[in-house]
Amino acid sequence: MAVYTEVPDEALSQFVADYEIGALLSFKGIAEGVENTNYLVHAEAGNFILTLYEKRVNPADLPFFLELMEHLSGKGLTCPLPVRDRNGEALRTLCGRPAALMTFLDGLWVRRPGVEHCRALGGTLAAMHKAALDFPGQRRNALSVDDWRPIFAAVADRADTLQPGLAAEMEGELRFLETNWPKHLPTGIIHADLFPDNVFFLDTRVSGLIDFYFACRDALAYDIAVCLNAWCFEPDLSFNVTKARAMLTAYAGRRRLTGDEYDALPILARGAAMRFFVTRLYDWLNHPPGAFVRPKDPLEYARRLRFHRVVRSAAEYGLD
Ligand SMILES: Nc1ncnc2c1ncn2[C@@H]1O[C@H](COP(=O)(O)OP(=O)(O)O)[C@@H](O)[C@H]1O
Ligand SMILES: N[C@@H](CCOP(=O)(O)O)C(=O)O
Repeated sequence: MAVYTEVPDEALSQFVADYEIGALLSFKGIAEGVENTNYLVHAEAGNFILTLYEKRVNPADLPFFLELMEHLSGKGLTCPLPVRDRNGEALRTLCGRPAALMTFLDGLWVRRPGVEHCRALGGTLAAMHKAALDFPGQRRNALSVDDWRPIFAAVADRADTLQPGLAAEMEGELRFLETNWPKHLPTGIIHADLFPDNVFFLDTRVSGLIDFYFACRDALAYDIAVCLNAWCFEPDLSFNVTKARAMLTAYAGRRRLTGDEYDALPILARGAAMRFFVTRLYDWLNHPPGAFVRPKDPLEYARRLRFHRVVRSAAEYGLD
């Protein structure tokens, strides 16, 4: 579970007293999530999420993330809205960690997304891209093509313990991606981690997006590629073109893809698979025994990558 920092009752009561949300009624740690500590806070004014940012988040990036959520929320996109304390501060410190209180979103994430979920996601992704067009914040993607190799290099000598030949295969793959990565696609603010666990639904309607802590400025179509990987493969890792078609068509209905974006989708999808492969591989091989967060399987992303490697055009993803 993802409660890395235990907050004592007294510290939490004092923290909550600085907000205009009434008295603290109860709170509990949230088991889901990987990166940060999250508590569900029940106060007189309702439910809130308290996040303590752990080691992987650069504190210097936090104003970007919080301002982005405020911006998107102001544009009508449902995402957590940072709550300001009586001094107007959204970003504070609790138990020695940067911390922020957020509005609570209704809805549940879907373990087995269907075609209609993928369609709804595609439309919402395009809406998010458009809503962020005039967001002025800057943050480079710290997990883009040039960042994958150092992460891989740190564990490459043990990669073959997962699968013989994996290190050489991914070394060649990195070389291909580094040489051929598209550089002039339309850019904007991307979520960069829009997996099913970061999208809440009420029935098949998206009720909110969470976890903007990888958001950055990068190619908009790369965000689509992340979603193709995360939403359009079945548990047996076969590709579901019906889900992909629904997602891509809904996206393109709200934000038209350029010809270059269309042509680049296969390599972007291959790169997006590499991005999650390398971070998962690193976590898998550096997982402290007994740690409570279970590492995610890197080989799932090696298999997705192999699928994209033989895709010749976006038409194979169901796009006309
Ligand atoms: N604003 C919110 N409203 C409702 N639940 C939330 C909210 N933010 C986080 N959660 C809950 O906390 C869990 C973990 O949040 P997440 O941001 O994904 O953590 P991490 O960054 O550690 O991966 C989510 O799956 C969800 O259950
Ligand atoms: N989505 C990433 C891991 C990041 O986890 P999250 O809970 O912050 O979305 C992966 O699947 O590797």
